[in-house]
Amino acid sequence: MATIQWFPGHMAKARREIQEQLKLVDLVIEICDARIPESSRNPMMNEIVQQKPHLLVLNKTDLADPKQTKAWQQYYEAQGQPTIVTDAQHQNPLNLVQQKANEILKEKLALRAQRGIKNMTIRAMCMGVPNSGKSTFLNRLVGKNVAVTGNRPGVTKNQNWLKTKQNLEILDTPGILWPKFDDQEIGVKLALTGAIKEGLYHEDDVTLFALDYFRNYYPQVLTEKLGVGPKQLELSDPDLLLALTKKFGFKDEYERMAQKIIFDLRKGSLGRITLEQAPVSATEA
Ligand SMILES: Nc1nc2c(ncn2[C@@H]2O[C@H](COP(=O)(O)OP(=O)(O)OP(=O)(O)O)[C@@H](O)[C@H]2O)c(=O)[nH]1
Repeated sequence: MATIQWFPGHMAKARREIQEQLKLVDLVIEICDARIPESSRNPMMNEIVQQKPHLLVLNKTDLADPKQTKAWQQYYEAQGQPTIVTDAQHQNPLNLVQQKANEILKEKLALRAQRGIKNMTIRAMCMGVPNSGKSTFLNRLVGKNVAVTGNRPGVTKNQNWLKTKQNLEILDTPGILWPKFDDQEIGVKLALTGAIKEGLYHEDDVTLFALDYFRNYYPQVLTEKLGVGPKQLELSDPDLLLALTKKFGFKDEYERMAQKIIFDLRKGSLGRITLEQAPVSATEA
């Protein structure tokens, strides 16, 4: 996981580098975390990508709520943003990407064919915020582990094309973009999913957010996974954390209980949870 600190100079440099890379590709593949689709997208994505065809990937769907993943996909598609869903840890998304890329680039490919150009190779680059799964996704597409360095500030790179088994070639350096860290709640969600380095956030604050979120959207996590009884459900979030601390044998060391909840949430043992709900219009569709 990246440990970059994003300063204005770094952001400007990343943006410049990505804009250079964009000139080389037909398609941008933006990877985000399906558990926090909005919070794991760069705020200036559309501005950075501009007119370049753009495929959005909701990754890590094995950890996300399937209903929400579907609703988010519908929401983005309805906005005209081609979107696929995948779990690059366990699946190879190559066919899905190729199919969608062919659709997105239909006119460009038809034009090439008209001009008698035989080469139908689509050149693409991956980009996304840290921890969204860019390296995992890229390695899956190319079917091997390539050393991915990313365009971290200060790292010089040569452009190399990685071949896939389809008509798709991928730039070997994914673009790393900064997340929307100016909003506190976004920071909390990024921390809960493991996108922020330990020590840079307060585990208890992050856990209190999670308890409140479970209460509102996934009460079964409290009742079934954490064994919270009806009386304890009436407690305030801090008191609930203390009650759970005792229940799990951590005495009054609530930090340990907080760490356990964060750890269990990240590895999926509290169930498949999406930490931001798709807009209602998408869920009703
Ligand atoms: N469960 C699950 N884990 C995933 C998936 N994709 C990636 N991961 C895990 O998420 C973490 C981050 O994945 P990376 O591929 O390193 O992400 P990245 O975007 O390249 O990260 P940076 O190098 O920080 O920019 C790793 O621990 C991966 O194993 C997925 O689809 N499902």
